[in-house]
Amino acid sequence: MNEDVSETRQFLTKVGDEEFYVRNHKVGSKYTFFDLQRIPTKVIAKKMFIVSNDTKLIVLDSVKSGAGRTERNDFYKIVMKPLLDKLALSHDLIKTTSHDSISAFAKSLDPQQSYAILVISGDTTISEFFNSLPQGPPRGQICLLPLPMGTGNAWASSLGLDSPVTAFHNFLDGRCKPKRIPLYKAIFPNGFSIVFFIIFSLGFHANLLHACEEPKYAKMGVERFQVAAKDILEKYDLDLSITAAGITKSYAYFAIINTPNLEAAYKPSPLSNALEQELRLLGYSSALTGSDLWEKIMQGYNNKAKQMLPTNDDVIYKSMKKDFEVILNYSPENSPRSKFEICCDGIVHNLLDFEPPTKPGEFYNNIHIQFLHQYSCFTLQVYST
Ligand SMILES: Nc1ncnc2c1ncn2[C@@H]1O[C@H](COP(=O)(O)OP(=O)(O)OP(=O)(O)O)[C@@H](O)[C@H]1O
Repeated sequence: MNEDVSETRQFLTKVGDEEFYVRNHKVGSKYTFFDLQRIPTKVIAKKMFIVSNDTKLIVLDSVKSGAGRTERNDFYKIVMKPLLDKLALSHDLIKTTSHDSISAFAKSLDPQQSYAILVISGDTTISEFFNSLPQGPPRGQICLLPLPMGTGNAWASSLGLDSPVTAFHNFLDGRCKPKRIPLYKAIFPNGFSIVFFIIFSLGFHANLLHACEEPKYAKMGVERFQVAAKDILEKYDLDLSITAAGITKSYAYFAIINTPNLEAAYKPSPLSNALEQELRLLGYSSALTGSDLWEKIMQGYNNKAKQMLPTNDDVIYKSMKKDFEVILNYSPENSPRSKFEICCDGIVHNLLDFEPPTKPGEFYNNIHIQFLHQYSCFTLQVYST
């Protein structure tokens, strides 16, 4: 399958007597180059900023996100640094050097300090950041701006940020306001917990993400999702009896979603709003045939914003606004390990790894989903228009 190739030129901002445009080239969701263009103008622009003097400005570049950084697609060096310097906006640049860099950075933040953090990354980086923040009574504030340079970029696209240029443009033109970030926690039987902000899933979606990590699929291009999906529909046990928020059903696809989009063009939960503390259960019944299930899943590419999904016995689409339990009505004795696979914001886990020490035949089947009204020693916000 060929990936879309596109080249665009976007207005970035006006500073002083110059207008700035960014030309970029993309293959699929990955940027191959940026080029900053300056055009002299007679109208002198004034700038208004939303970063106050007592807020520390940081650019965090997760350099392995998306296609990874090269000389030609280094968004910070090519686009951000010249503008931040011209505006005399002093800032620190943090570039990741290892898989632990994001976590170490989050842990190093001073709870007394307020930060504006411009994050060049995809979703996993932001998930790692949230999950590593220091805990305690809230004091400082963190306001994030996601500059989408990852693969999926579910969060940024759900916030209306279709490119890093759009996000930086909104920021430079003072068009953003800090808004509270809705966060949720999945608490497992052994007490281990994961904070999530996009999706928690079991069944087909979790199986697909897990399968795509296998070497035989990982080495394929974007077609790996199609090939792996076909294998899962044909070979996996997709009959998961789950009780969630009081409803018991047998699901092939079970997802609890906070954002409308999971990719820029894929909107499986059109009624979700990334800025509202509300989860939606999107479930497709195991009674559907493989082709009907696939059609429902692919419908996410055609859904329109704020559209209600048609529901019936085979399609559940339900809003949830308070804590609830997810209970698996099957046990490891009579079910394959794949029925316990869980995806939290694109990262795959297995419920069987989160069991407390058990006696033979004993199984804890309960996951508590908590709405977080306060999390970490920071007030967490996102710059949004
Ligand atoms: N220098 C590095 N060395 C090793 N790992 C890195 C480095 N920099 C970043 N990473 C890791 O790479 C991953 C990048 O994930 P990120 O979500 O930002 O991009 P993505 O996976 O392409 O996008 P998405 O999650 O939106 O599909 C994170 O796990 C991050 O910790």
